[in-house]
Parts: sequence; structure tokens; C-alpha cells
Amino acid sequence: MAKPGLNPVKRILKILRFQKKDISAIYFYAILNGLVQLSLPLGIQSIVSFVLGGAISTSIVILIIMVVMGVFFNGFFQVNQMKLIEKIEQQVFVRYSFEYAQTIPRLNLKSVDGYFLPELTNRFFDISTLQKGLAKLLLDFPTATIQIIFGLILLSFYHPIFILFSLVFVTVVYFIIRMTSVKGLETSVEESNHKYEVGGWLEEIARVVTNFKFSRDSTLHLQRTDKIVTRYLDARTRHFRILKLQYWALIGFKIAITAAMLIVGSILLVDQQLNIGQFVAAEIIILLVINSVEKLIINIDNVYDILTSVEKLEKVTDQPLEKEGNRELVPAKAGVEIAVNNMSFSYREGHAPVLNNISFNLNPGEKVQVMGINGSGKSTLIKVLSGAYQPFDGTITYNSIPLEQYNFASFRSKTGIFLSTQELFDGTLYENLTMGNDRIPMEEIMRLSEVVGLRSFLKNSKKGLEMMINPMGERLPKKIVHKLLLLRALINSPSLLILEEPWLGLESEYAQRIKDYLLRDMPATTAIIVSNDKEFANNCSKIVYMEDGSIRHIGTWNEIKEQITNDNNGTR
Ligand SMILES: Nc1ncnc2c1ncn2[C@@H]1O[C@H](COP(=O)(O)OP(=O)(O)OP(=O)(O)O)[C@@H](O)[C@H]1O
Repeated sequence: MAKPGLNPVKRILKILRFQKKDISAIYFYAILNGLVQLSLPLGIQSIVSFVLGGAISTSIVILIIMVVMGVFFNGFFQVNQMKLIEKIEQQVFVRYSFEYAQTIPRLNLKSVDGYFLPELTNRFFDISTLQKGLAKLLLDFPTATIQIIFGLILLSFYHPIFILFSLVFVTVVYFIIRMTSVKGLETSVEESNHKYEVGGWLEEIARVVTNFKFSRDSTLHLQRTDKIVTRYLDARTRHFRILKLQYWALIGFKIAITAAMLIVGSILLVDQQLNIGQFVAAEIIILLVINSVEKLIINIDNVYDILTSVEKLEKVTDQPLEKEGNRELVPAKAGVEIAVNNMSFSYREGHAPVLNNISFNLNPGEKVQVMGINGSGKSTLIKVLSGAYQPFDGTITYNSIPLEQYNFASFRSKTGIFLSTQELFDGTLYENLTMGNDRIPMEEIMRLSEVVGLRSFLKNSKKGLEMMINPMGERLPKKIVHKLLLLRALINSPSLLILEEPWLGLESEYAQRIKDYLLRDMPATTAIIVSNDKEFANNCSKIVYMEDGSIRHIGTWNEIKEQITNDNNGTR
């Protein structure tokens, strides 16, 4: 797929390259159509000559039949073109749908950290602009261009003066388009950016609807809408100014060519260099050429729409993906070994790091607890360890292999991750738990549901695991969602487990069961658990205590608890 920095015309050509065969066929039909269309004036020329000669014969009948057949073939070729265009439209839709579905889960989350991803994904809707635009572009453009070329060639047979006109015509059209198109595209993209800004803001109002519903005496939603809609209108007016310039240039040229050709045609007729039949035919050709120019004029807007829609559509697919290698994470009997060396990380390039020179080692199967006050960097640490946030300074290795050398499909298949920001998605309960992995035995799901306290929920739900989850509609209780997500992380005996506050807010009975399960029943799992639970800390083999993005203390709970108490008492 296109990469950042690619200009929009190249992006379009890239898309069209996949449809080379169909597009060649469309051009083939356009050429046939162009020829058939020209048979119309030639046929009429002959008919006029026959009529003027007073000879109504079978030849006229044949000619009329030929002209009518020409009209039929014109329609026939058009339908064939439409069929091919329909196929291209379908293919473009399929390609972008899969491209999006494939890309989004593989995005490097650091690069899209500043975006609200659902809003970014709205750009997919530009697919309909692209489809409609392509249809028009592929139907009208080749036909119009070929008709102009053939028309001009044919005219030059009538008199060499038309050759001169043709050359002037082609050069002027080329320069008009060339001179204004860069600015036109710029303003079109700008207009579209503001369109998405308005869409994004409306989506934001909808996302936090209760904030606006219960606000007192506030018209903030309208004030902000007014501001960004004004920006959109300004951009649109700027874009229309360019379009207007192009329309006027082409219309002016159309007027000039109409006048010139009619005058030349009339002079040639009076001078008897053309007979009346040739004159009528030449005028029909001129009208055809002018009509085609008109089609091009109307389509200029469409060209900008297409170029802009591709630019928008690829805003998602252009985002950097996670950098990965081809190493497989081989599950060891005792879990994975982890070494973090002088690792620093910041969410934005050039900003102060959120994590500073983090170093620690974990043996296979070790359970480490990450502790620290709010904002000390615990969540960021586990996000970076998960491999979803790149790049970072320093090194992180799993089983002595740097994180970025792993193939992430393999790495994630042996990793269980539970982050407090995760949510369920629209699908069945089974899909939400297994994420489509059918090899997970039902007994394991049932066994783990006992651990996290979901047994009675599953028993009581009418459809069991086939129950539909609708995260936006009838929502499940928060605790149930929490337990389901935790269950998902524990499934499939992961070699590496990363959990953020796994039992926070759960009933003490289940919190205890989860702790026991982690400590006793997962010997082959290396676990990193973010929690400030002191009792659990006492049972972990290592505590990483964070402060201001650095490791302040590291060791067993007994080794560091006094230092933490001293810190908190202000003896530091
Ligand atoms: N997406 C982000 N972009 C920029 N800065 C961030 C981002 N997320 C967190 N931070 C900043 O990084 C620092 C560490 O935050 P982090 O959430 O990792 O801490 P934490 O210890 O997990 O806090 P909490 O216990 O509240 O979850 C904070 O100063 C926070 O403001």
C-alpha cells in the first residue's frame, strides 16, 4: 500500500495498477465507442449528400440502418464499460476493507497515540467518494478524451486549418490544468481536513453526550461547531475559487473554439472548400468535441475528490506498523526470561521521557509486581514491554532475543495481556474470550471461569458462550467485563503474562483465587503484575517500585518495604 509522502496521483496510479486489465478493457471499449460515435456524423454527411442529390435509394436505407446500429453499439459498449467499472468498484472496496482490518491491529500504538482511533478510522467512508469518482473518471474521462482526439483528427481531414486548432486546443487545455491543479489539490485536501475536523467534533459530542446534556447554560457545543464549520467553509470557498478559475478558463476556451470553428467552417463552405454535407458533419464533430470538453470540465471537481479521498483513505494505512522480525517465541517449560537494559521511553519524539533508564532482569517463571504511585510510569512500562509502543531507547530482550526481532503473531500467541483500558467488542462471548482461536478447550474456559468468578454468570446466561456482547447497548456489569477480559488473558497458559490491576474492585474471594492461581498454578509463566497490593507483593519474587518514571527500589517486598515507608514518611 502507499507509503507516506507519496503524491496523490501516484497513489491513484498504484490503485489502478491492480486493475490494469479491466482498465485496458475500458479504454478498448472507449476507443470502439469513439469510432462508432464518429460514424454518426460521417453517416449523416453521406445521407445529406444523398438527399441533396435527390437520390433516395437503398443506400440511404442501409446508411440509416448503420447509423442506428452505431447508436446501439454505443450503448452496448457503455454497458460493458459499466460492468467493468462495477467490478473495479467492488474490488477497491474489498481491498480497503481488508487493508484496514489488517492494519489497525498492527499499528504501532505510539505513532497513533495522539489520535482517537475510531475517529481516524472514519476515513474509511471516503471509499464511497473513491468508488463514485472512479466510476465517473473511468467512464467519462477515457470516452471524452478519445472523442476529442478522434474528433480533432477527423476534422483535420476536412481542412488542414483544423490541425492548427487542434494543436492550440490541446496545448491550452494542458496548461490550464497544469497550472491550477497543484493549488486545486491543496485546497481540496484542506477542505477535507476541515470536514473531518467537524465530523470528529460531532463524534466527540456524541461520545460524551451526558457532559453536554447536563451542562449548565452552556452553548460550547455550538460555539465550537461554529468555529470549525467556518474553517471548513473558508477552505471550501478557497477550493471553489480554483475550480471557478478552471471552469472559466475552459469555458472561455470552449467559446473561442466554437466561434473559430463555426467561422472557419462557414468560410470554407462559402469558398466551396467544403460541401454542405461535409459542413454539417464537421459541425457535428465540433459539437461532439465541445461536449467532451464540457465533460472534462464537469469532471475536474471529481478528479480532486478522488485524489483527496485516496489521501484520506490511506491516512490509516500510512501509519507506521509495529516493527517486527521473524523470530518465534519458543515457549519454555519454565516461562520466558526477560532482560530490560537502560530502557527509556517518551510518548512523543523530543518530549521528556516518561520512563528513564529502566533496568531489571526476570528469570523464567518469576512473578514480579510493579508498584508506585499514580503517574509513576507503571502502565507505560507494561505497554512498552508488550511491544506495542515503539521505539524506545535501550534494550528489552525475551529469552535473550530483542523484542523487535520477534514475529508478533508468534509473540502474542504466547502472551496474555490485561490492560485497564481494554474493552469487549461487538461479538459473541466466545469470540471475546478466544479472539477466534478455536483450539482453546472448553474445559479450560470453564476452569478459568471458576478462578475469576464467572461460573455463575456463565451458568445463568441463557445462550452461554454464544451470548452476544454489545458494548454500546445493553452493557454488562463492569466487574463481569473485567473478569471476562482477565479470563481472556489467562487462557492458553501463556509463557508471558502482563496484567494491570487484575483484581482491583473484585470481590475479595475472587481476588484471592486469582492471586493464588497466579502464584501456584502458573509455574511456567513469567508474570508482570501492576498492583499496589502489599499482601501480594509479599508473595512475589521481585518488586519493581517506580517513581517519576524510574525504578526507585527493586528487590523482594521484605527488602524494600522499609525504604518505601521511609520515603513516604519524608525521611528521604
Ligand atoms: N498517552 C500518553 N501521552 C503522553 N503522556 C502520557 C501518556 N500516558 C501517560 N502519560 C504520562 O506518563 C506518565 C506516567 O503515566 P502512567 O499512566 O504510565 O503512570 P501510572 O503509574 O500507570 O499511573 P496510574 O497508576 O494512574 O495508571 C504520567 O506523567 C502521564 O501523564
